[in-house]
Amino acid sequence: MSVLLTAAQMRAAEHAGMASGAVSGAELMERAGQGVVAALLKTWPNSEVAARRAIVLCGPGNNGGDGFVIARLLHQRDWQVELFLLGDSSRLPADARLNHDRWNALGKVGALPFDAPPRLSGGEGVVIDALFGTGLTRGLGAEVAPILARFEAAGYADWHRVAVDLPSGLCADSGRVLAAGDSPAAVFRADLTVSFHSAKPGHFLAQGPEVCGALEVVDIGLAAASFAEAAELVTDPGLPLGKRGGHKFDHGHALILSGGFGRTGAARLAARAALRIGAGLVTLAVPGAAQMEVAAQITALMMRRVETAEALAQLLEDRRLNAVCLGPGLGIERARMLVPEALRAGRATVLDADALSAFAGDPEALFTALHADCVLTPHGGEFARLFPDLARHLAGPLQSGPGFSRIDAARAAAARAGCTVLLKGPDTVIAAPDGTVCVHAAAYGRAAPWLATAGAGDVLAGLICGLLARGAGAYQAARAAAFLHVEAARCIGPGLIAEDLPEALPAVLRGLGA
Ligand SMILES: NC(=O)C1=CN([C@@H]2O[C@H](COP(=O)(O)OP(=O)(O)OC[C@H]3O[C@@H](n4cnc5c(N)ncnc54)[C@H](OP(=O)(O)O)[C@@H]3O)[C@@H](O)[C@H]2O)[C@@H](O)CC1
Ligand SMILES: Nc1ncnc2c1ncn2[C@@H]1O[C@H](COP(=O)(O)OP(=O)(O)O)[C@@H](O)[C@H]1O
Ligand SMILES: [K+]
Repeated sequence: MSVLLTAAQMRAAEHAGMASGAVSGAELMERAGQGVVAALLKTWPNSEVAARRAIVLCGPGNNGGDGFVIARLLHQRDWQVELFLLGDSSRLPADARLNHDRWNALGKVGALPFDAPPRLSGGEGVVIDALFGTGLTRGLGAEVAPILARFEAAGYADWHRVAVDLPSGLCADSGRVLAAGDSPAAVFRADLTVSFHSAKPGHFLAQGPEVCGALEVVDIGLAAASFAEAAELVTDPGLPLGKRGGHKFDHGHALILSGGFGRTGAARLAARAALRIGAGLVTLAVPGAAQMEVAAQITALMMRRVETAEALAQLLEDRRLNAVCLGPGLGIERARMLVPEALRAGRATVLDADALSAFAGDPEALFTALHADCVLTPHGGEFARLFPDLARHLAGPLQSGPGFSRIDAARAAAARAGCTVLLKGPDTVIAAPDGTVCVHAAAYGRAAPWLATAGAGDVLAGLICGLLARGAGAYQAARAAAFLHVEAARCIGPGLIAEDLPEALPAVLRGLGA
């Protein structure tokens, strides 16, 4: 299992490693520098031959210390290296100071900020950002921001840009770029970020993927420390998805509530996803006026007429209907009428879209009715309607680090709601009320920008409902669905529309050996 370590957790892992006597700070720094150089040469094998020139920007802490190691290792490979330090070398922490002195025996230490940008003779090269890493506590101010701006300018277009641990300016915990007063938030925009031991939440959340470029995590010989509160990075479905025989009723019966005439598409998408992910049976509950519309467009799906809360209660007397989904295309009025009844029935329940927005004025009424087998699947707007204080905390400029993150927001929301919350986005976060949390990022090698298309969220709600019907727990169903949703999108690629997602599931499941 991959975990994402916050700045504080990373410091604790480092201290534990050093306190055990297994490794010293200087050894960790040496391995960090070696890791960056190895990743750089792996990414741009030609640069070793063709360019062999680097500008290294070092900061006042241990991130700067890594920079001194990198400068020395590149120099030993006959690279032309220019190094610049922000701050006073006499105030560097011990390991960084040691590596400063080792570098100083080989080359010069220029001062930052510099008056004119350095110009190593001709052509392209590599800029190494070793200004700030996990110790960044505030936005890059007037002293530092212009240094980064120099390398955005013409003349460096052909240069490769490598960030050590994190691009300077990016908050390790939240993936947000820190602001300094009223100045525009400044950040180093990397082509490659090389981090150590474990990825940080900031590499995957918010602006992280956009400013990190590619991400490499290198081993620096720290033992795997276990932090109960650390977020998991989702890289697999986490559930057995195959069917091992049995009758269709052994695989559950999902009930998807549909909206009225002309608004049934969203529920049909969700229903088809629930069926494709393996629910034994799936029924659409439809108001009378929409019956003809739905009947004309379904085959394996079933349909029942549900006009009122009483009709829903009556239908749910059939205990075989073991998972319910409300929200996609449901309509606010119909949601207000049906959600309380569905929750009273106590089935595993997914609430999405209108089923969430219906409670915008009174989220407490929803929280009181929810139970532990529920999953809420808000996008950012729906999240703000139910949890306005948490959404406000996430929005707006971040003035000091470590910053409030989508992990913090989803975790607080799940505790308040008393059920699983899946906060949607390219950086989807899933949290359970006990604080268990995971991040499913459609980023780097798993980017799926084609998912930003109408109806994609309806399919996700249907996937979760189908997995609930099959007997998965709320958190596990949400986690697996987020993974499968992106796998399906990646299977189709550009041109994807929401209808394609359920149809891609057989290939995805086959690929997973289900
Ligand atoms: N953990 C590990 O296992 C390993 C860690 N390693 C490396 O150490 C890095 C962490 O080092 P770190 O803790 O010294 O913090 P770092 O990021 O260098 O910055 C702190 C300095 O910056 C300053 N400062 C902050 N914000 C500022 C601003 N906006 N503008 C100006 N100044 C600002 C801050 O000043 P202060 O806030 O105290 O005033 C302080 O002086 C980590 O990212 C990794 O690269 C590796 O060597 C291998 C093993
Ligand atoms: N750029 C993106 N990369 C990856 N996934 C995305 C992206 N944009 C949206 N998604 C995903 O697509 C789905 C969109 O859901 P939602 O916002 O409810 O849209 P709709 O209501 O149209 O279905 C969510 O699961 C979200 O995580
Ligand atoms: K950095």
